[in-house]
Amino acid sequence: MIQMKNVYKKYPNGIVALNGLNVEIDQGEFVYVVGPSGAGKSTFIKMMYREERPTSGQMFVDGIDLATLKNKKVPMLRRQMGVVFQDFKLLPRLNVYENVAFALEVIEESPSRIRERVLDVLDMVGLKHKARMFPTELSGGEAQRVSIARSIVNKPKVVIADEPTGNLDPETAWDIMNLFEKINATGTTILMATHNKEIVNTIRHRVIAIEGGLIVRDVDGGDYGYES
Ligand SMILES: Nc1ncnc2c1ncn2[C@@H]1O[C@H](COP(=O)(O)OP(=O)(O)OP(=O)(O)O)[C@@H](O)[C@H]1O
Repeated sequence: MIQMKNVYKKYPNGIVALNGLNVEIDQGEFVYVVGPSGAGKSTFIKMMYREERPTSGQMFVDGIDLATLKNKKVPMLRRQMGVVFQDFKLLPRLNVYENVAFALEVIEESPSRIRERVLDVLDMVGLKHKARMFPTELSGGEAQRVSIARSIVNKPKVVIADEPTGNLDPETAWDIMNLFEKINATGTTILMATHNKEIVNTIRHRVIAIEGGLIVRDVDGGDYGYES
């Protein structure tokens, strides 16, 4: 599903964020990306949805060559993956329903199909009854549920999440993790950068640890491996 070969990333300011990364992730895997602050986790995640581009090296997501993908094809790539952020990134002027529907409207689905699918995913995340509320009226956990609903509405093969529980209280974070588990159980690949030691050590999955732009550990069912 995801392959990286010798991926090297140097930002324009000279910082080398990834220093020759090699990794292979299969369809259906659930992978945590851990490591100290500044290690390169966000850069690694951003490569996946082509927010950043490798300076050198090769990478493929679902057979698409991201290193050479033309900018005009990036929207097509992003339609095939779901992305979830720490700060939700909901559109403030759209209500819950519209935030989720937006992802389908841009690919010109029919109105009845959009309605059915949006209500389905809102039901899955437990927010069908809040479809008409606006982002400012939601709790952090609810806002993250909406952003997860939006990420899966296109039925992507992979969902990429950068610190999705970072802004949530511990109890809400567990609820959000249960949702990711549910999504993974349908065969969707999940790639999640996180600092949440308790979650990684409890809900066991493959753990990739990045330090200094390199993978220093890659263990199935591994633990968090850092103090916090
Ligand atoms: N847009 C950018 N321009 C220049 N340097 C950057 C940029 N983004 C990140 N960096 C640098 O690249 C390195 C890796 O940053 P990255 O955000 O990938 O780390 P991280 O592991 O996600 O950290 P954190 O856990 O604190 O979010 C850091 O030294 C950072 O300062």
